[in-house]
Amino acid sequence: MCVFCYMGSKSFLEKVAEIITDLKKYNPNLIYVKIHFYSKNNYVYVPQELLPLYRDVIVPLADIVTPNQFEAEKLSGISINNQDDALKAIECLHTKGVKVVVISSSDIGKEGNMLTLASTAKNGVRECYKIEFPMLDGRFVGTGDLFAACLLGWIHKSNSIKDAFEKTLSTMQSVIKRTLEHAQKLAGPGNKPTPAQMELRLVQSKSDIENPKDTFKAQLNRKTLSQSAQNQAATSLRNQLSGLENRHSSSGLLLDITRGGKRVRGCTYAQVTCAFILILVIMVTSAMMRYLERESGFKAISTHSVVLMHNSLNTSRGNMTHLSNFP
Ligand SMILES: Nc1ncnc2c1ncn2[C@@H]1O[C@H](COP(=O)(O)OP(=O)(O)O)[C@@H](O)[C@H]1O
Ligand SMILES: Cc1ncc(COP(=O)(O)O)c(CN)c1O
Repeated sequence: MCVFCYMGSKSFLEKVAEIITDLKKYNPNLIYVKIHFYSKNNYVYVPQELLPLYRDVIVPLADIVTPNQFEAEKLSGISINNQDDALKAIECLHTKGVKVVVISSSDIGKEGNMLTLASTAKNGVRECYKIEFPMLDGRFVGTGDLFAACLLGWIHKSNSIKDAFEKTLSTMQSVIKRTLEHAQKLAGPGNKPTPAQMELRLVQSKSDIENPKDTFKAQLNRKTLSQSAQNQAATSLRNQLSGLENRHSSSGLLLDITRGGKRVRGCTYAQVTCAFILILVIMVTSAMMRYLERESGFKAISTHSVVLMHNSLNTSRGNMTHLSNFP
């Protein structure tokens, strides 16, 4: 597993992309998680010019991404004002090849609430859950990191996005409530806690991290995608299909049979065309035989066999026939 936070330099980012690509080659099971990298509360951490690199190179390499609303907007180019928009943004990130997309926080729930969404994409099927909860009054630092760490840990343990999502939210809220209560105690009545007083009470929350309470139930998001998002999804499917065609034409293959991701057999267009022509010739010839037999009273017999098919098409044998004159 490899977790990657934000980086502010182009050359660092390019190196990370190179390393992740290499690591995935050696270990295809490597899970690479892209977490906070860009911004919080509309504040941009990294230079704007790095956005295309994050969006087009780093994110497509990720298995899991956990952007907040602002980052999801930046990465997808979709402004998120409601759940439909959020689904479109999520779809856009899935289209980039990300398997798990979690929007860690958004303001599209009910007034005063935070809404989080977790979506998986498996074999073209989307499963999206949401959890809504009251937003507490305070600015917390490191919540995005804690969120990603808990989520990854639980996905690894339970392999269920719903379960991992619920447990993560439960831990987050316990930690945040404990932090806020402690900060308010330190600040004194009527005073606003300082950032230092708001430091997350992680050590004190050990048991809530290890054994999250069963407080949150994720709801399956039954809202269907809007027409435009469906069109977007259809376009992405078309892109995937055209990618497939390109792959075939680039390898010159019409049919790939793969085992464990490796091609074990393939047929070229030429081979398949030859096979069809030969089958056609055999059918026409045998029809002619029968016709001539009927019309002339001659008998057609088979004299020898020849190899018909190209060996890479599972060598098979067929009979060649010719006409003999029987009295
Ligand atoms: N003000 C808040 N009130 C309640 N929960 C919060 C608050 N801020 C953060 N959280 C919790 O932290 C999680 C991650 O927060 P988020 O704001 O998305 O992090 P970041 O912006 O650092 O990436 C949220 O899912 C939520 O559970
Ligand atoms: C330098 C720096 N500052 C602050 C943060 C905290 O970010 P957040 O509150 O969004 O988790 C991070 C998160 N990786 C960071 O790398």
